[in-house]
Amino acid sequence: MDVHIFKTSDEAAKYAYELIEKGIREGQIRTLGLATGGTPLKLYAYMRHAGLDVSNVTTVNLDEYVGLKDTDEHSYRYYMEKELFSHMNFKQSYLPDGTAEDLEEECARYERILKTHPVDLQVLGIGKNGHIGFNEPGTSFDSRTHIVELTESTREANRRFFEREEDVPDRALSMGIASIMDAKKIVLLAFGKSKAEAVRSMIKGPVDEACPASVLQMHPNVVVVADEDAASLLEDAGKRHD
Ligand SMILES: N[C@@H]1[C@@H](O)[C@H](O)[C@@H](COP(=O)(O)O)O[C@@H]1O
Repeated sequence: MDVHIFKTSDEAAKYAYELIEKGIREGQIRTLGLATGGTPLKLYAYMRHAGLDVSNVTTVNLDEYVGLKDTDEHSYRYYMEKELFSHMNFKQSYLPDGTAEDLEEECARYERILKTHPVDLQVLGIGKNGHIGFNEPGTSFDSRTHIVELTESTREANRRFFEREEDVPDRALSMGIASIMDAKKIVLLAFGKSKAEAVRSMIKGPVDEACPASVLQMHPNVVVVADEDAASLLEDAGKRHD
């Protein structure tokens, strides 16, 4: 893994933005994989202010809550429209549909979309427990898009986006670990002290389903972009940009 460490999350997000901008400008990124959560917000701010022409670029998102409509401000579709899609001219943008009547069929449909649009670059965040997408610890490394029962720790971590605890959905649809590993390149962003342990396990720990992100050690083209806090347990690993 190619690890880059920056003093601030803002500098880190700018670095990730520059990688993506170059890939789009040079035509290497035809399908861009996107993530949600707090971490990519600065990256998306850089992207929407840059006036990039993305009319040839398709996007696919990692995951979506079950049961929330597009118009629900807590849905990932709503988040993506607000942060990115309404500001940019992407060719088309896909997310799993968490309101589909047949969720199993929706997962199969999403896998067909991923087959038609192989991901050139996937943006990832990381959960405190090492999850990627919504693939919780214990998820098979062979998993494809599937229905996920969210753990209490993930529901708690996402609680801040909802008014009441009982409003946090308990299920989601998520690209599986094998689906994520199909991406040609992966850029994982990690900011803040609360991610330091997960980042350490991802990079230094054993490749084990107990830490879903550790699978990335097996991927040939991963760039980890972290701030100093998230990288604080890495000791000498990584290139520092001071
Ligand atoms: N499904 C998302 C992930 O895609 C995200 O990477 C992670 C970290 O979120 P945050 O960036 O807000 O810390 O949590 C959520 O559960």
